[in-house]
Amino acid sequence: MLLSVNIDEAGYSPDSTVLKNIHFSVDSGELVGLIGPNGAGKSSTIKSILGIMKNVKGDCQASNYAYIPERPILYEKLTLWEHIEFLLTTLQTDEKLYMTRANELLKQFQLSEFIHRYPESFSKGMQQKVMLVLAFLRQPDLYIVDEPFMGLDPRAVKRLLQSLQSEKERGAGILMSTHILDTAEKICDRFVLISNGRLIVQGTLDEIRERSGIRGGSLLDCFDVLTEGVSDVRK
Ligand SMILES: Nc1ncnc2c1ncn2[C@@H]1O[C@H](COP(=O)(O)OP(=O)(O)OP(=O)(O)O)[C@@H](O)[C@H]1O
Repeated sequence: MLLSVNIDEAGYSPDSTVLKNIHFSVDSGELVGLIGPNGAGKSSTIKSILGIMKNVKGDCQASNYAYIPERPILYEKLTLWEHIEFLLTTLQTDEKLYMTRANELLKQFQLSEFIHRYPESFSKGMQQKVMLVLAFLRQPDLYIVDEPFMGLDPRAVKRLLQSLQSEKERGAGILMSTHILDTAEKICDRFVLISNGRLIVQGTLDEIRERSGIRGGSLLDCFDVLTEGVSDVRK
């Protein structure tokens, strides 16, 4: 198991709960979609996994991971290529192979011509692509990806989906939060549905359809049925 999430309760302060009883795992070679409407608790779940949520009752175990945040985080004073060189200094890897892979990824994500520029001056989509390139270069056991589709053009989305697929085939596990349900439905092996800070259901699309009683329904249809009347954990 690459990720084991056991959150009994979590909140931004000791007296406010935003998550309750969130328990799930991610195995090698699987892409798990963390799904839920705005404010459901997806980012809070990810923060709990990353250890940056202060008030967590429970325990999350993650193997060597790359985190791709919703908003790109880049170094102001480094060019794109310097980001790549800097990452290399933190890894024990074959430099030649690494540089070859870096150039391939930069080409795939249409960034080759910008390597000597500062990502700070890039568009949001380009910055997001830099984050993806840096994560895929590392080839970690686990990817934790927060809302990756925002701001990406269709070609970049396609490249992202291809890269996720090949990383899965390599044996990586992926936890991906999104509310782009039609894409999630196509690519995720399993889903964890969160609403109002609670885990509503988890399983494959077929299992979720069965639980919601909508045969052949879309993830959105199932989600609507399953989240109806769920009380809020916040107090
Ligand atoms: N920094 C914070 N301080 C206090 N409360 C927060 C903070 N960030 C989020 N919350 C609250 O935690 C709850 C869950 O929010 P969270 O950001 O985890 O939702 P989300 O599912 O990621 O939503 P979205 O899809 O809009 O990104 C919300 O009630 C939100 O108001």
